[in-house]
Amino acid sequence: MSLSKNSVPRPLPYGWAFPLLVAAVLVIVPLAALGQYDQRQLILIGIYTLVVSGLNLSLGYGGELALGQVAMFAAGAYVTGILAQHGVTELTVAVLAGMVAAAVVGLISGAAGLRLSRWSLAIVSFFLVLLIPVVITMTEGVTGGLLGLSGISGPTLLGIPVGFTGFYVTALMVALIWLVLMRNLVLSRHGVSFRVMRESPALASSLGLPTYRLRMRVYVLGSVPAGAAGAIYAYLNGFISPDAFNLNLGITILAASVVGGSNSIYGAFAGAALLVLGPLQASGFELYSTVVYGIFLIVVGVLFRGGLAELFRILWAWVLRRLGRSRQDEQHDTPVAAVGSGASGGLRIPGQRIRTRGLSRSFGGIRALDEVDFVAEPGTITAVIGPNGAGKTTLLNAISGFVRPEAGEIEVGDTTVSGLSPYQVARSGVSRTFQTPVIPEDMTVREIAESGRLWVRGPGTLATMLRLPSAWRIRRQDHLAGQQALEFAGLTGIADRTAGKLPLGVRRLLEVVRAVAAAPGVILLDEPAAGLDEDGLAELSRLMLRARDAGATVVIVEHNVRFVFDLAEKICVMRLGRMIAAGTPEEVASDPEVISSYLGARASTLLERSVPES
Ligand SMILES: Nc1ncnc2c1ncn2[C@@H]1O[C@H](COP(=O)(O)OP(=O)(O)OP(=O)(O)O)[C@@H](O)[C@H]1O
Repeated sequence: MSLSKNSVPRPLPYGWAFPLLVAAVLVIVPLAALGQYDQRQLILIGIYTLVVSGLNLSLGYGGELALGQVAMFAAGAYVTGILAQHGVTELTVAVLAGMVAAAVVGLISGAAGLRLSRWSLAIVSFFLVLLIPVVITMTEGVTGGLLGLSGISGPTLLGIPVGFTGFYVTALMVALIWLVLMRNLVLSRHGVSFRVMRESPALASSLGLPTYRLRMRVYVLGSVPAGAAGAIYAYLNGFISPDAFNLNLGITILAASVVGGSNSIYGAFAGAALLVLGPLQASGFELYSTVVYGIFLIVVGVLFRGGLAELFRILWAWVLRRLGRSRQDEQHDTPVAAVGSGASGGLRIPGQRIRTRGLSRSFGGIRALDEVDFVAEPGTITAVIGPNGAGKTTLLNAISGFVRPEAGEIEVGDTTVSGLSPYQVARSGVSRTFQTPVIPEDMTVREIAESGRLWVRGPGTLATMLRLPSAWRIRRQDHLAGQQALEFAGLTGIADRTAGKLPLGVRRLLEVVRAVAAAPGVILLDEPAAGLDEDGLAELSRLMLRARDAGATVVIVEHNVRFVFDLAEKICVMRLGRMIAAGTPEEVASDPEVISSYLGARASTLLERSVPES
């Protein structure tokens, strides 16, 4: 199994140097070189960078179809306007109040939109934008209604009146500080959990993440910068009315996000710059904006899905390669056949016994589980086999909380987990893989290994954004655990490769590595051998034997009976939802019911073992 050479370039080596350079160029140089009109344009770019980056966070990183950024923007602007009307002109207060107002709008609309499918948030947030003029009209006494709110001027900063230059510096600093905070967030384990969630809510749950709370967090966080942007906008314009917060602006912001690169931090700036220097310049653009942006979205969607940020990354990687500085190149040629050479490195996994009693579950008229008793012990590999539709996957789903049994009990160690949701079961020490590997394509092998530890309680969002010591501590621990799991599997040589480009066999192994990194008591593997060639099977069995030797309780559902008989100490056979046999390979291979209903003539050949070295 060798790796192809067309791997995606490594992300930019984000460091402090890049944001600082941008800060210097954007804030200081224009002060000396540009007139007030151009500086005003730059403030507008800063404002829309905030709005678009919030959308990047929720849509690009979190996968939430949050179309209501304009409503959060309006909330920030109106709170600022109302405060100014009441004599509160302090900019810091306005920005903070704008952020809180946007977060409240996010919480309320999120509570309504995030309960159901992803589309329900899109619909709720879309209507949120349509509701803006309605709400403003209804609250005419405070908001000025359709005529708008004027006289928002003379802001102060820490009690001192700020002139245009002071306002310019403050506005751009707010945008830059937010970009740095957002960068800290998306590069942290929070960012990894958002991307895992975007890839698959089921995967997120299986890694111990509560999906509703996670979706709410990314959506509300994405709202917050739009509120700050609204506050700055209100002071820049001195006047706000519902006309400024219409659906066209919503579409324009969405297009700016996609064109800049939704899945990026600095792409928001590129998108915002295009928006301000292009469409918002032209009066009369409103009329055609939907058509123009529709075409834009199609072109970007077809030609370069990562937007301008992706183009920039490719260019940057090319420059680094020319300079001979790309580690990616070194990894191109690292064969994955190194898997077998990993050392268990003293990794210990405290296994837990898993036991089900009388587990039953029906789907319509089909009895998928019929009073199933099942036991798997620590430090052993237990296989579940049986014909298609026997109930094997349903058993794994029931143990891991994805399917609720109608009757029966499930114990992990001494804890009863029946009735718990998947993320709670994961937190009690059960890791699982899926029939089709679920590997977020844009994550590196290292990030995927580290994501196994997401169930471990980490620092809060604010501590992460501010990179407090607690965030560093957990980052180091995640890194060590990920590294150990990669060494365990012999995958350190490709640690910085992007997972999406890896062959199926390596992705399957990576799923097992992710499960191992979680150091769970129980590892459930759903058809891990499907589609693997001989080399892949050998690597997989070595990895499983190492996990077993490290102490884990390994349970495998598998159709490849040859593989199972070579590997497992205990084999359970299911048929039509019932457990028809359980015992050693020898016992199962000589069971008349198993032979007649499943194994047939091959039963006699299955006991000639060819177990690889662990
Ligand atoms: N969510 C569901 N809704 C309806 N029927 C289901 C559902 N999940 C499983 N079933 C049914 O339950 C039975 C057992 O399915 P299950 O996937 O557990 O079998 P399996 O032994 O894993 O089969 P395979 O080896 O083909 O994956 C099948 O008849 C299947 O169609």
